[in-house]
Amino acid sequence: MLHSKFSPACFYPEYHYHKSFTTVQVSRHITKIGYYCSQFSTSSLNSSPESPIKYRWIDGVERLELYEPGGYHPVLIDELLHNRYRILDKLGYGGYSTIWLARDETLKCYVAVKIGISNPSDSHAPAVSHVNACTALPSILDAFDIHGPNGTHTCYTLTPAQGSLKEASFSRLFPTQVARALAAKLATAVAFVHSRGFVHGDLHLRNLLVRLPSSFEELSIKEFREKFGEPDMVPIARVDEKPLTPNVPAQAIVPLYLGKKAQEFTLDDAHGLILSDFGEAFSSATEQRLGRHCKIPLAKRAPEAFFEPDEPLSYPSDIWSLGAAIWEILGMKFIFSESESQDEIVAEQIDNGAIPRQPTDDREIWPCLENAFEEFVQKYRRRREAAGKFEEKETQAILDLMRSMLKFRPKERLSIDEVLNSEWMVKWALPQLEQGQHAVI
Ligand SMILES: Nc1ncnc2c1ncn2[C@@H]1O[C@H](COP(=O)(O)OP(=O)(O)OP(=O)(O)O)[C@@H](O)[C@H]1O
Repeated sequence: MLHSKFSPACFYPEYHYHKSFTTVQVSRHITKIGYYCSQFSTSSLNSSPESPIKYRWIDGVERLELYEPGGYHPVLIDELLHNRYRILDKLGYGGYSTIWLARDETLKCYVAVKIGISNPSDSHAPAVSHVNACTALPSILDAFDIHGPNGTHTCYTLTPAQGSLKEASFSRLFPTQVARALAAKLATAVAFVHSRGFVHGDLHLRNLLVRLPSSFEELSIKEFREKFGEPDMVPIARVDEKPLTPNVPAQAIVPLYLGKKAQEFTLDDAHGLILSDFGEAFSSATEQRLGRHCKIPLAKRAPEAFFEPDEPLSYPSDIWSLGAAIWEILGMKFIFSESESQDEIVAEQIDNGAIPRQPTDDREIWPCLENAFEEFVQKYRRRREAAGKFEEKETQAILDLMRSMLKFRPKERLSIDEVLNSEWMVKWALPQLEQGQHAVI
């Protein structure tokens, strides 16, 4: 059964738009990017022995089988939620929620509404803790419940963001300065979370959002429609061709990406990074999260999550994910191949040096860290001159940091303070983040 992790975020800090963002790209490239929904199986939520209803496949939208009791709420464009939030378009979805752009008719501003699956039996919610402001964490503006054919859904409103770094970086590279600043901003956000006693537990590029420019807020609804178009709707049909039940909407909506492409990112965008989705976060001191409960996609999981499934996870697993996320920010490609089996992923971790063992069989060998950086990061950067590449000294510092973050044994990994004090952070990444600081409010 699916455990809902949709629950109040652990953090309620404030954050603000920054001033100097210029262009906003209009693109629905979600179908090419392909959201992963690896947390849930292809089966429905219902424990009913009857086979679940199947729908015709629609590229780039949430799993339609989850429109059933316990699952997603069928949302209509133009629907008014909580007597206040007018739905304009869809921004995204995850295994536990759909996220919508709405107009707050009371405050006359745009909001993102996160509508959770309805799963009343949920007992997996993380502890809620109030912590101080950090500019890189999302703020929850409002919370309410809605009732529908699939049950009661908890909803939160958040400041809408451009989209995730994953969407921005699809087949593209961040300029080196931006990549450094993004890595530094992310590390400071993780340091903040760890300093408050929390493990994020779900660190990857899809959970890294970027603030929208203040100019977005100035758009009237008419201007918004002119700029971004009407929602991209695709009729839903059942495989058995029977009529739809009220549990599922008549139309699926392909999410709208409000953001820029990676190569268009500026240092100001890097300052606008938001570490989002605290649904898996837990307090390391008071809660136990075992390796087997890790929801991060297999290829991105720290090795202890599958080698020691009965041991509690802690800060080091965030450090592993942070190392992998920084690598992906620098090179656009995840450090390990993403669609392999667990054995193949472990083999890659061995080959690149995370696990200290020499391969003995005749299987294909994954390159060591140096070669992987050359092959998967620098080569592409050289091909796209505008993106810039990393010089030798910096490359060495990056690789040293990666090696110390991607240590096989969790205890041997750097702490987040050590990450922030590493040579690469101190000499290259943090100074780059500071450059552009003046432009952010
Ligand atoms: N405030 C926001 N503004 C714009 N888009 C957002 C916002 N929050 C979330 N999204 C989009 O929705 C996607 C899913 O959001 P989120 O990860 O919070 O959902 P979830 O159900 O908790 O997902 P998961 O299954 O990944 O844990 C994000 O990757 C992003 O593209």
